[in-house]
Amino acid sequence: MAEQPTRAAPPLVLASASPRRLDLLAQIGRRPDAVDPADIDESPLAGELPRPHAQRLAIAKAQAVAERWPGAIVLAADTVVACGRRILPKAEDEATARTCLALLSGRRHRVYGGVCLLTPTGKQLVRVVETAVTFGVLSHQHVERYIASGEWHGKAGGYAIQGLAAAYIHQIVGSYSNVVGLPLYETENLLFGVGL
Ligand SMILES: Cc1cn([C@H]2C[C@H](O)[C@@H](COP(=O)(O)OP(=O)(O)OP(=O)(O)O)O2)c(=O)[nH]c1=O
Repeated sequence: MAEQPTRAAPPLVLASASPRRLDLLAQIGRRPDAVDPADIDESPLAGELPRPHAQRLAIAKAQAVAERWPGAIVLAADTVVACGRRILPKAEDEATARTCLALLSGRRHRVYGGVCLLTPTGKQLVRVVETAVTFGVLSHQHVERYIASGEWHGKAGGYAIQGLAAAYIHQIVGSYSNVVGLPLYETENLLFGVGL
């Protein structure tokens, strides 16, 4: 019997500017063929809740990049830190980071990770993963030390669990990688599901 020609899998494009997402993919042995960040407006819509916000942005990032890569599989994600219904901002300055830390201190909050995979045939696969994170009460010294570290910069909710902030986190329930930026179990399932 004639051998079937093996068809090459479509290239995988990671639609992200986050070095964390690239590192997380590498951790599970996945190397995208290209990295092409999406440049979209990430502000929440009026009254938008955290979970639909994470889902909408993951889809929007994937769609924006897919337009530039016909024939590729595009992976995008979005991480949203939420205190109840309130979406915390990405901390770009000290004042914002301080506000976030004050809100998180001694409380449980949720991290929603939206993941979207778009295939060349137009299939859109989406997951939103939820992780509960509880901070201990932050002393004035801890807040000052953390602000001085600069680790909050560019992070949703003003902290990064993969760094110093781990010392202040009392409990996490759910996916750790989701908090860092990409839920690896769900991402692997999506990639495997489309034949990668
Ligand atoms: C809560 C938390 C967030 N983060 C980071 C992950 C994301 O980079 C960032 C959330 O912002 P995102 O908008 O999800 O991602 P991004 O703008 O950095 O990258 P892109 O949109 O191009 O993919 O916060 C951590 O690194 N550790 C944490 O513990």
